[in-house]
Amino acid sequence: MEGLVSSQPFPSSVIQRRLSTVYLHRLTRFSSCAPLRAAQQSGITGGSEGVSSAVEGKVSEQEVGMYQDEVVASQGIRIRRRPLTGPPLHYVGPFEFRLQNEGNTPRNILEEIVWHKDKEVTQMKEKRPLYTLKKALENVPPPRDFIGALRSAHQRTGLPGLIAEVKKASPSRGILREDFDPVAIAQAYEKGGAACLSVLTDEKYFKGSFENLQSIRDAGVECPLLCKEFIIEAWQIYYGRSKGADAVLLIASVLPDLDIKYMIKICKILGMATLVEVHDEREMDRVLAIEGVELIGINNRNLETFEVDIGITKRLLEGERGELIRQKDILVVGESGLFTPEDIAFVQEAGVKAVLVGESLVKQSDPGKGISALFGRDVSG
Ligand SMILES: O=C(O)c1ccccc1NCC(=O)[C@H](O)[C@H](O)COP(=O)(O)O
Repeated sequence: MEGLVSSQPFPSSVIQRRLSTVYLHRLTRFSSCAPLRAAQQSGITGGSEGVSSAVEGKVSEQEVGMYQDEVVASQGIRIRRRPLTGPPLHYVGPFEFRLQNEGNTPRNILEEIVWHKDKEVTQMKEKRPLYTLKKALENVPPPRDFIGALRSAHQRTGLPGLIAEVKKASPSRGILREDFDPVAIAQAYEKGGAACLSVLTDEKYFKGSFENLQSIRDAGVECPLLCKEFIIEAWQIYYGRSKGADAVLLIASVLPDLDIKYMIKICKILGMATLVEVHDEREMDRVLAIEGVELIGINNRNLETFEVDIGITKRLLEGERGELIRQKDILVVGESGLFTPEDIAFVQEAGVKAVLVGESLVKQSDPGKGISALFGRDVSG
């Protein structure tokens, strides 16, 4: 039972054994850190170009001495990767009950999604081990230039380059569109002047799929595609690429710095772009300190509470942060809650050169025409 402690005193030899076990446990937990685990699984360990050697060189001594959870906490990450404890079992006659407690109950929707993703990815990996994905990549057309497409759309129109989202549903809004044809929506977005597309692949919470991603690519849509997924393991990046993704989303409130660094390296090896998403100053500062970040998304939606405030984009681009972003030539994407030409003008004034828009476009009877309404003019051609 929870909170029950034995009052039995331990002889010193037993205490010694228990301490060793704790120490081993610490090491095991640290080595279960996603980059190291995935590097082992993907076989890209060693060699001067190897990812693990790049990662190893960057792990600070301070981090090595910490629990993975401590590293995560030191970076202000509140989302736990998986439940802390298995729920305690209680039996009443033949029935088995599991009691909920703080450790095994998600604190918010983002944490619930991440816990579900952890189980889902474990099952998916069993069916498609990394070596089969790598083999499949040999037959996938090379990735398209996601960031280049956004920059050239911005130069061509003088407006932020558009990443239009193929989004059927969301936890905050429910079903956005009943007659959902992902390929027709993607084609309408492309015709309407979208520079890139974002395709939600999560099934349980967004009613998306990797099949949607692949069908859009196979239908001949030329816009580069963002795999809009909750990435927690490198395996998902390879899987997204095998389905035609040109870019992936990395969420700073979910991933520790070390995972972000490692995943950026994987993406570079695969020729893919990474959209690293932040929502507050602390996340922005963490991400600005990571080498190789070229594209940052500021999500105006708090993924823990669903609150949307487009003022977040302005706040995070003010002062020294905005200056550093310009110096580093990082392209910033304003994400979520954008509905009108005034909203677009507001985030452009704040400093974004691209926007990511879902709801306000996907709900239009012609999502392509919705783009002209959103920007206040025709941005196609
Ligand atoms: O949209 C949600 O309800 C949501 C909930 C939990 C995690 C992520 C969520 N959305 C992902 C996104 O940020 C948006 O799909 C994207 O930025 C487009 O937003 P919008 O234009 O407001 O549909």
